[in-house]
Amino acid sequence: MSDSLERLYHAVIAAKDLDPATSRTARLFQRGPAKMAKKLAEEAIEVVIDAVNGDSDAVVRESADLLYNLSVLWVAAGVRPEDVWAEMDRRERVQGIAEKLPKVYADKPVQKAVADKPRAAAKAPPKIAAAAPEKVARRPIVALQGGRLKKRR
Ligand SMILES: N=c1c2ncn([C@@H]3O[C@H](COP(=O)(O)OP(=O)(O)OP(=O)(O)O)[C@@H](O)[C@H]3O)c2ncn1[C@@H]1O[C@H](COP(=O)(O)O)[C@@H](O)[C@H]1O
Repeated sequence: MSDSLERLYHAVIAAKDLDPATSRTARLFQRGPAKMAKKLAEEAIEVVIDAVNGDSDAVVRESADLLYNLSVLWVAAGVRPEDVWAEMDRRERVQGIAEKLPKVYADKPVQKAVADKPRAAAKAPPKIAAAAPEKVARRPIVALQGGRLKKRR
């Protein structure tokens, strides 16, 4: 999936300066971040509606539109796909550690497992080493160029 999304991301970069009369992407960049955000939100709602209606074919189509509009917004916001993959990998590593709770308690409701856990045998959960601050330097928040997002009337 990430390959397709990365190809789309680069296609959006290639299209953003084309003629808005023939390129939807160029038209979105011409109309600015508020329009991009509105389209992304619209597509998200269309995915939700089709999912609630059980129309999985429509969910597929609208999901592709959603990912396209998300790619447009990423480009406008200066976000790269690899930044998002890195964040997802980081979460997987952290949650992965969190999921490695002692198996012996895995099949019991949490309250019972805690009550049954012999105090002495309780092993402190693995500490998630806090990575050195420079390693987790957050990317600066990049505001979308252009004016503030306007509420839909
Ligand atoms: N992947 C897409 C892509 N997905 C969806 N869309 C457009 O996004 C629209 C989303 O559906 P909507 O019904 O919400 O849009 P609409 O109602 O027609 O438009 P509005 O009237 O709401 O503005 C679709 O109609 C498509 O025109 C896309 N437009 C372009 N791409 C790719 O983006 C790249 C650049 O293409 P151009 O923008 O055409 O230069 C190419 O690789 C394209 O394949």
